[in-house]
Amino acid sequence: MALVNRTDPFDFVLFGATGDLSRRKLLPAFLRRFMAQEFDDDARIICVARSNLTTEEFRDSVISSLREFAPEATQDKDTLHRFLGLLTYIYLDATKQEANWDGLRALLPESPRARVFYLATAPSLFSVLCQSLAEQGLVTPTSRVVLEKPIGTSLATAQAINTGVGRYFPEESIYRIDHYLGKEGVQNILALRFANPALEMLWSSSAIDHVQITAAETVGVEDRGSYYDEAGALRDMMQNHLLQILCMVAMDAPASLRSDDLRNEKMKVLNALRPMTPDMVRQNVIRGQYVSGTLKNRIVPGYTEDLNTGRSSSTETFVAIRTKIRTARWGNTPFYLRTGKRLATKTTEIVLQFRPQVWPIFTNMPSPGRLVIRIAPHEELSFVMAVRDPAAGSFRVQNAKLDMAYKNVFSLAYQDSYERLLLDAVRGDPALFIRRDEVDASWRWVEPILTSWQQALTPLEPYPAGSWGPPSARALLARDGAMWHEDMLP
Ligand SMILES: NC(=O)C1=CN([C@@H]2O[C@H](COP(=O)(O)OP(=O)(O)OC[C@H]3O[C@@H](n4cnc5c(N)ncnc54)[C@H](OP(=O)(O)O)[C@@H]3O)[C@@H](O)[C@H]2O)C=CC1
Ligand SMILES: O=C1O[C@H](COP(=O)(O)O)[C@@H](O)[C@H](O)[C@H]1O
Repeated sequence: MALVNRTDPFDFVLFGATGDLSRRKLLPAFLRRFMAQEFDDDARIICVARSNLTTEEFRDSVISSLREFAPEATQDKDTLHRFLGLLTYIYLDATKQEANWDGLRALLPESPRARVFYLATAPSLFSVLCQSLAEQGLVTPTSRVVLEKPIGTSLATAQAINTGVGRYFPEESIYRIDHYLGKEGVQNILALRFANPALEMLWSSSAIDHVQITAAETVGVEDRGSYYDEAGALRDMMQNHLLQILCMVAMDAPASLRSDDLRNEKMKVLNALRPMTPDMVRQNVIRGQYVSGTLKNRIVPGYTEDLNTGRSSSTETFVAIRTKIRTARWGNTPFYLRTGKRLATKTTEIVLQFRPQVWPIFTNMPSPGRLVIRIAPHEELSFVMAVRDPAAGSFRVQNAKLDMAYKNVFSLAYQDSYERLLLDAVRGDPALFIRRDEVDASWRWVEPILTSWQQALTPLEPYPAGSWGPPSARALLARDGAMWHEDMLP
């Protein structure tokens, strides 16, 4: 029988408990971990939002969310019932002087138990909530605060949030979520690199021609248009998720898996990213916006129709970037990053393209091979290499793939990365959360791109929904004699 790593007793205070993120991700993640018996018997989840609901009314609404977003976990009525019993609801408007803090305090008696405040609310409430928690005497030595993204929309706004929260919580108690870090495929980068010395020996410019990191989505902006139109793909995905994956791929071996060792190595990568001057932005950054197109045999509307505001928008839904990392390991290897909505398929993957043979002795040379780390829609590792074609009359080589789909080898413990991250926060393990200097360094790198865009130095190129983005994204690689993975054979 699998050994269950149970938590200690905890109080989890979920602000924004009626919101989209809580309904779709957080409460389903909790239910799944509860089903796996990871909770201490004395665990409590206190759900907070503005709506005036009783605990019974809130639990009823949670049942329908769970049925929608974790249907498999709601089959066992007894477990569902016991899980709902852990939830208490309290309404409290964080912007109001007379908010019901006494009610919350009554639910949180003095205790050395782990206390987690999870802020699944708009970032504008982060500082004010932390201030109130501190003034109300609710921040204990065992308290931590979890901040949802986005941490700001620029370096200055990120710093304001971090300073605001930092007045009331020490840095080691601030857990900034990047849900990509909780994904199994992203975690496995560490094992792949640092438990396979043979692979690590190839992991540098001497063997690797270029690296591609893609996070492609088929969905549009859905019902998050008002947030997304202010953010765009650069802020929404690139500044956080893609840069974090880049760090995991490019960093040197940390001294240990302890949080600060990992974060120190990631910081070195962020600091080594070639800074973006306006000229570099013009030459190395592509921005696009989807227009109506065909996706999975269905005609779908363009971005402005999805927004439904009656006006046009200059927000990018696609961004591709060519960059370099100024280190001895990577100096000669371009990194191509791209992300977008309404692209041809849902895929998150990293491609390491190997260099070609220096002196080719075969008459035909296929691709020099590549390692593909697929993170979504399912975890898979594949190694494309050159092999002799046994059927050919002469000595011909061609590409063939070594494949390892996780589902054929392992049963995955987590369906969603929030399951891992929520319980890491409960257990007090910050390794998969972002440290403040990482946020600053990411914004510092991204900001010149935003500034150039404000000066209209980069055109916003339309791309049809269901495509792989604007044609110039392809040209960005063609310039270096490279191509995106979907264009490669086999
Ligand atoms: N939704 C998603 O997929 C993702 C969301 N995020 C981030 O998570 C956070 C929450 O997003 P999302 O769930 O979509 O937002 P929603 O707008 O759906 O929910 C906001 C929540 O905050 C509560 N709230 C709003 N104002 C107050 C207040 N003054 N006092 C107390 N509670 C308040 C709302 O309560 P009530 O409903 O009762 O008014 C609601 O529970 C944001 O920072 C977002 O950027 C990050 C990644 C993905
Ligand atoms: O953070 C975000 O991520 C999602 C994509 O997450 P995934 O786990 O489905 O790859 C994205 O849709 C959203 O816009 C963004 O805010």
